[in-house]
Amino acid sequence: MIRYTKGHGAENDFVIIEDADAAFDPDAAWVAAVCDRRAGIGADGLLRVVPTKAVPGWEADAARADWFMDYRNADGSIAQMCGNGVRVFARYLVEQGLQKPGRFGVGTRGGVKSVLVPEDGGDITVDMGRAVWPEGSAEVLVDGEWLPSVNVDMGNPHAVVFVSDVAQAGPLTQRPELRPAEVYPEGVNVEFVAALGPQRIDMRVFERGVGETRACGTGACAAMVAAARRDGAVPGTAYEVRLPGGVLSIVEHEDGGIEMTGPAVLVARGELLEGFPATRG
Ligand SMILES: N[C@@H](CCC[C@H](N)C(=O)O)C(=O)O
Repeated sequence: MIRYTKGHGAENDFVIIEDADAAFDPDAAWVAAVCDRRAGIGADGLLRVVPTKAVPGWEADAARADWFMDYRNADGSIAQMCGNGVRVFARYLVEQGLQKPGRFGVGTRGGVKSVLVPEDGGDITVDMGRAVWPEGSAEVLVDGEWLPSVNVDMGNPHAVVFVSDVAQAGPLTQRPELRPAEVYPEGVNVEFVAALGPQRIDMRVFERGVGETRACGTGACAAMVAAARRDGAVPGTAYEVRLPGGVLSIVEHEDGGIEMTGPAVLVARGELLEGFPATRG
């Protein structure tokens, strides 16, 4: 029997499955079935909680992080990092007594992330590392017009496009069109960003492997650093990133390190019935 917990960070939602024995390796179809909002639990992604020492290729990180966030997108694809997911993951570890509140490391495919979980259950801060600015330029089709995008790598790839109003992105029921496609051989998350005022930006996102989500933590960091460069902001300036599902506070320090603070909430626990996923009703 498989037990799960459901949680979200700014309404970017996840099914969490603890796998202390590292005995469970779901394939893409299984993950997609769990994340299906009609035939499954429903989520933007899955977080498998597994000891870092048991994850092939990441064993060395066990010295800095007891637990590894094995993140999967809703379509079953694997991504390097998930900023909202890592806060929800940290909340889970503390609520389950697997970590004490305070500062600790979480293993991810984007490297170990240091998280700070306050005792009082308040917002969680994550050291997201530095942004990388890949070579090459691209354009995104927005409301019939090709607009330049800024490429930012936060462990996973992002294309940030500035618009005057995030409504310009339209219904976002389909992946936005990008050119040239070769710039993103592994796909990309696309952020639509509009200035709201000094150090305040609005953002919508179309996530690789998911679709439009209510928030994206790595995307919010990419949007923040792109906006800060555009604004000529001095290092250490905090930005408020407003998303459909909530608000994230993000700061880029002098050394380039980015810190993100935001909510992480666990909402339900349950178990999948024997035989899930059923192929017929
Ligand atoms: N929602 C996440 C990002 C999840 C991964 C992304 N869809 C990708 O494929 O890179 C976040 O909060 O950062």
